Amino acid sequence: MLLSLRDVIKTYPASSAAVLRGVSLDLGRGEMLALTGESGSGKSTLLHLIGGLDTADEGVVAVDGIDLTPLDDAGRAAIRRGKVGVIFQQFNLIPSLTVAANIAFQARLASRHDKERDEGLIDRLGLREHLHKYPEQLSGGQQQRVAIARTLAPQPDLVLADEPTGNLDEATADTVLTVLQDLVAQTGAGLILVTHSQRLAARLPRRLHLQGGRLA
Ligand SMILES: Nc1ncnc2c1ncn2[C@@H]1O[C@H](COP(=O)(O)OP(=O)(O)OP(=O)(O)O)[C@@H](O)[C@H]1O
Repeated sequence: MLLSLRDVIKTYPASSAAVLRGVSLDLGRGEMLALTGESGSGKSTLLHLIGGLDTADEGVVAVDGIDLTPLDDAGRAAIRRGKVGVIFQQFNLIPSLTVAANIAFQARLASRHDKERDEGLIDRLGLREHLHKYPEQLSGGQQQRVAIARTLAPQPDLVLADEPTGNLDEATADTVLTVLQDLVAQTGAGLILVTHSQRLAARLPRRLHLQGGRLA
């Protein structure tokens, strides 16, 4: 199983109530899942645990059969670098690097850089004419396409997208999600898309809702 969560519990030190109160989930390769839930329901928290950016208090978070919970920061970072790619609402591009350098950045860090794969992503995402520009010279939709290329360049097994189209207008959001879905489908990776939009969630084959700290 690509991703396996078992009875995951997470409480933040500052708060008394648990945000996640026993979350279990299996996701296979090639599966695409939309995750919805009200603001504050814990969607980002769950993605952070899956991406190894934070740890669960109890339960199992296993990526490709490796439980992240007992690992230290370096161990979790090593797993994330190779297997898990994250796309954020805010794009998080590096302002001092060109589009081309942004796209190659994470793949180089993970020693998984492949020029041919970059070229394919650049063409598929319509970024060729922008390669030598800097992020601030691009529109929001263009910046998010760069962020998608950067995340997919190392060919992750699991792609986590946290409101990736939240800053885009409806038409641009639709286009960006279509390209993301096509590209993920081509690589056979798994996808978890967090979204507030029922319209976008409906486009994915599997949907789960986070409420009261549990998935339904
Ligand atoms: N680092 C933190 N320290 C303390 N509390 C936190 C932290 N991060 C999140 N929380 C709290 O945990 C709860 C869940 O937050 P989270 O960001 O996971 O929700 P969300 O469903 O992603 O919300 P949104 O849709 O608004 O992005 C919220 O009550 C939030 O205030």
